[in-house]
Amino acid sequence: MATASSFTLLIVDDEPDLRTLYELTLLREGYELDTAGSVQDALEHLAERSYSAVITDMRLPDGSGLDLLRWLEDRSRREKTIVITAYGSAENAVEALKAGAYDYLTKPVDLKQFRAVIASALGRGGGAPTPPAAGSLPSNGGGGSAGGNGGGASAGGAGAGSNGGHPGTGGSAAAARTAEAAAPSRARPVSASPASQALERMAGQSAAMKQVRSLVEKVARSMAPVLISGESGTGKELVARAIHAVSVRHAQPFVAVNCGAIPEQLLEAEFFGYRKGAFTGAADDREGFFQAASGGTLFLDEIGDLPLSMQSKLLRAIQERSVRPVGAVAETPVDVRLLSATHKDLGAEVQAGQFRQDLYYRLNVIQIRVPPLRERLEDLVAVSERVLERLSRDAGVWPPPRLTPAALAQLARHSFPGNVRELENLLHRAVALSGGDEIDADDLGLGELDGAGDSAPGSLPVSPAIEAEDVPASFAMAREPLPNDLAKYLDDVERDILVRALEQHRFNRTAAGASLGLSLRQMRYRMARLGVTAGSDT
Ligand SMILES: Nc1ncnc2c1ncn2[C@@H]1O[C@H](COP(=O)(O)OP(=O)(O)OP(=O)(O)O)[C@@H](O)[C@H]1O
Repeated sequence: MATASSFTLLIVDDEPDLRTLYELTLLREGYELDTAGSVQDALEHLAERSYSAVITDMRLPDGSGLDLLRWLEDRSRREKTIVITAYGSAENAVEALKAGAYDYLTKPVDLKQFRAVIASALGRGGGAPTPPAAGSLPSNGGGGSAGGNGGGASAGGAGAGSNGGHPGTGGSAAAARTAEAAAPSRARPVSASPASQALERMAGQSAAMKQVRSLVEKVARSMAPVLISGESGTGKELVARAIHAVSVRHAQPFVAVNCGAIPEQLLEAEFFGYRKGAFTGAADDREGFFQAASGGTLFLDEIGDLPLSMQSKLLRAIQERSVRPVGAVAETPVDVRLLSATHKDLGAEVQAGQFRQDLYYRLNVIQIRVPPLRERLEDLVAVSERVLERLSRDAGVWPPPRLTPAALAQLARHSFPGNVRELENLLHRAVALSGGDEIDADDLGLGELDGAGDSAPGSLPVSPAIEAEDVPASFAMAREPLPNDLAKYLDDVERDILVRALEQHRFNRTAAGASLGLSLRQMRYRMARLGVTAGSDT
């Protein structure tokens, strides 16, 4: 196991007093270090040897910390870089992150935070030191590929957003954290690291997908917030999970939150936690998403659905790197990497006054756009195969069925408004209907769907699979005895209606909700409450 002395750091600051302060702080932690007072001085050290991390002031007498960053980037060096910026210079911090810095600190530097950020950069965050990942090898180690294949632990997962429960009713973020279902494929080698497995999960060899994967590897090396944009069902969460799995934080929790599924009045308590007695029903202290993701990654899905009141609280948490649980007097520091996703045009939301510009600026340091499936139809075969493998594995059946050429041609003609999630649902149904080694065009049930046109909400037939399953018998009989549990009965009715509407609209939640007179937000909340999933992933 790597100890602090296995890591060598380079400190770059022109103020001798600050240099000494940083030096003493880090020597006490057990690190080995060199110091430099200028860009030139630092470059001489860097030319001579490699370091685990470089901690540099932004403003130096003969240049800037960015010069060092660019020098390291140009040479594909693996040093993690932490830049120290003047207080209030958010632009500098963002510029540093874009240039490849792992993280930044603002002056005056809080020494506790200073130690924590360095530990995090070296993959030693979250208390117990962990063996260094390839991107943060001790300085004398061999040259691992950047952001490459980290150690063996697999990322934790969380269904926090799909929970949406009241804080007092046990919807705890911590309790919602679950081990990721990492069932190894029986056909494929199981020796691949969690990082490469996570990258492989994003099937497709189109130029667009290759670029997404290469961006994932690149951004995984830093703490820079990433905004993942793309239509519903394109694979945004898959991208977020891959960034986490490739990062030095991979052994710490990954907490996914669906911002659109949480009622507005519960947002603060869900995000920041609360103290016992903070409100009626708060029987115990409870941690929020930020605390649950401590040391790891917090993925804010559908960030565009966050109401303005919560946006300002989130911005404050990001700026201060600390949160105040509801009912608490003091703030608690948090070490969380933020990833967010949206299917909306957030820039337009900013223009329309629906999204805070300053928060947009903070979250959108790096953007990854996941293209819709119709823009990368060359990926159709690979994605379908990957999905069929997963479905077969889940069902304990091997080998997975193959798509006939006619079925593939049928799929290629479809526009997939619901993207990969829609493809998954189609294939799920087709596997059930075909029951054999092959899926033919007829099994896809696309003929009548495409014949009806993609944009004809309400005109699509209900699939036989849904008609046959899950419909409470009570609905069919008008003279059914009165229910003895009205709430449950009504929930069953509502669940059935939601499922049917979703099915009719090919799992497009917006269209299904609209057909029932519900907004997307209401639809999501109801789906979360009743445990209705819009696909096989949630
Ligand atoms: N390239 C891909 N290869 C294989 N499976 C994929 C790919 N992209 C997405 N999927 C699968 O499609 C489903 C939808 O993906 P995901 O949940 O990541 O989409 P999303 O964009 O986050 O959706 P939403 O906007 O509705 O939250 C998941 O089951 C995911 O595993």
